[in-house]
Amino acid sequence: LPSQLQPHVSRPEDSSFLHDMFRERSLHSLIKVTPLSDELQGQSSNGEIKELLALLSRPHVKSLLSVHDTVAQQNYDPELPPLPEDLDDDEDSVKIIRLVKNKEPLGATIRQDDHTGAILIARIMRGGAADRSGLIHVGDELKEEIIRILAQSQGAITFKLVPGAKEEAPIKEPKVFMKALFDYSPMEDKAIPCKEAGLGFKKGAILHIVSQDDATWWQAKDEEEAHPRAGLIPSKQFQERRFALRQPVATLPSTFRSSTRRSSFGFRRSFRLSRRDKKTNKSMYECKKSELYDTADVPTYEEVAQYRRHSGARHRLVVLVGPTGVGMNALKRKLLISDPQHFSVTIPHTSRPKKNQETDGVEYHFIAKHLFETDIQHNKFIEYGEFKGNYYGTSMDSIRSVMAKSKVCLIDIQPHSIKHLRTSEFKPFVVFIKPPSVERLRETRKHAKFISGKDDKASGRTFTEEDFQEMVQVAQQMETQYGHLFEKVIVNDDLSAAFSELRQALKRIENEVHWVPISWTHS
Ligand SMILES: Nc1ncnc2c1ncn2[C@@H]1O[C@H](COP(=O)(O)OP(=O)(O)OP(=O)(O)O)[C@@H](O)[C@H]1O
Repeated sequence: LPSQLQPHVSRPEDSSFLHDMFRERSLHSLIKVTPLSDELQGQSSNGEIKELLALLSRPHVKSLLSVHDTVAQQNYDPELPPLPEDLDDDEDSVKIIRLVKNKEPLGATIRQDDHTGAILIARIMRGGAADRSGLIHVGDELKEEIIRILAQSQGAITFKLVPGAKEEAPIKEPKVFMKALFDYSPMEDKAIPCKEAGLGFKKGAILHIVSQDDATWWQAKDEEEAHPRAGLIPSKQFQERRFALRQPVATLPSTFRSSTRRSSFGFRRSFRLSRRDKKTNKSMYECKKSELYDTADVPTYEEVAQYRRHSGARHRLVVLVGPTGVGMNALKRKLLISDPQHFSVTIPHTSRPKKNQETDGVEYHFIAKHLFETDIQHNKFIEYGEFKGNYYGTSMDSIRSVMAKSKVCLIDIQPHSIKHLRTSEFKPFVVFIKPPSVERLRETRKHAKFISGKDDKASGRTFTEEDFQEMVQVAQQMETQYGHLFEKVIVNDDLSAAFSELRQALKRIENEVHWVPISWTHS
């Protein structure tokens, strides 16, 4: 071979280099691999040669050799069809993109430029086909009537793009997680730029927000899906804005808790307060601030982070809410009996005189009326009310003192008070106790006493049909207005089943990783 190259190699050092190279043994072995097996065929009597032949004829060795040859010959470039003939040579930068497309959408939305009329890539869905290709960027202009072709075709598609002014820097996926506080269906959303690119979700879903670049449409993945792909969701600002423009939602009327008829027996569950003063028909409940629906709290998204309680750390406060008579006391009682060392309830305050058999700090904290009023002014109570001229209330400090004993504190409050407890100190786990259907209430509560407290046995009576209707209706209203604050909903149909569901849920939040508002994890 060197002699054959002689006419082309003039310098002696080139000639000696080639000579040395072609004498290299490794090169010889490489060249000889294939002819070797042909040579060996003739000498197959020798055992070692037979074994070598068998090895060389194995499919995977053959494949390896074939791959080697393909790579050596640089034979791996795909065969592209000829470039489109109408390519404008004057256009200095046109990208010819060839994508092999499967059933998955391209993962890009387009828009028309208001001035030029050009079709531009509006956004690239994170993790979608276009994003993974790394070839298409926001602002790129589509040069052909490609949209229809893209939507309809599968397999290899070739099209032209004029690159946008600036190429996007590679983006790191932000680790932002939001809990959805409303149900969303892109198919019913008239504003979404592309329904197919939308991501539907239910209240309570945990969404991984992968892009907030666009002020109106975020991109998110549903963390609970097996193969989450980014989809468009309305941004927090946008959702709040359009929510504000809508008709105000039906809010719970301040009279929802009882009728005047109810007032004669409507004793408060936790501290046996009348829900409504029968003379003034005024609600017996006050909370620290206005109980009117706070329009600033438009339920959109809440940023969350994963949280696990360290052993020895304080327990989350367990808050039960629900319509009167649904069974919150019954459930609390069952929890207390099931593990009195673990669960506890608060001791209410009252300004009424202590009875003989009572002990201060056991049934109630007995305090003077003027001191009670001072405490009200200092926002010491999560809820308080007046009954027969005496105050009754649950103080924040009474919750703190239970939590400080490393016990799980159980309270039941009106839903409008929840927001005052939503702090990193209390980390409330809000459970909505929901009544079953009226039919099931009729069956299960046949012999139940509506008012079941020990203080007011005399006022105990069985449920009426009207009580059931109201319980279901109030529950519906509570869910509509405050549903975004409920972390768990338990239907109290069969009491033991509801109890074990509650017990399970409490075990989970005590021991397992779960999502809480991100601000609760910073302290
Ligand atoms: N699943 C159930 N099946 C049958 N009876 C039930 C069930 N749950 C609760 N009850 C009964 O219903 C009555 C009212 O329950 P409970 O006192 O626990 O209600 P509550 O939600 O605490 O109401 P309130 O706010 O008026 O105190 C009680 O007699 C209780 O035993």
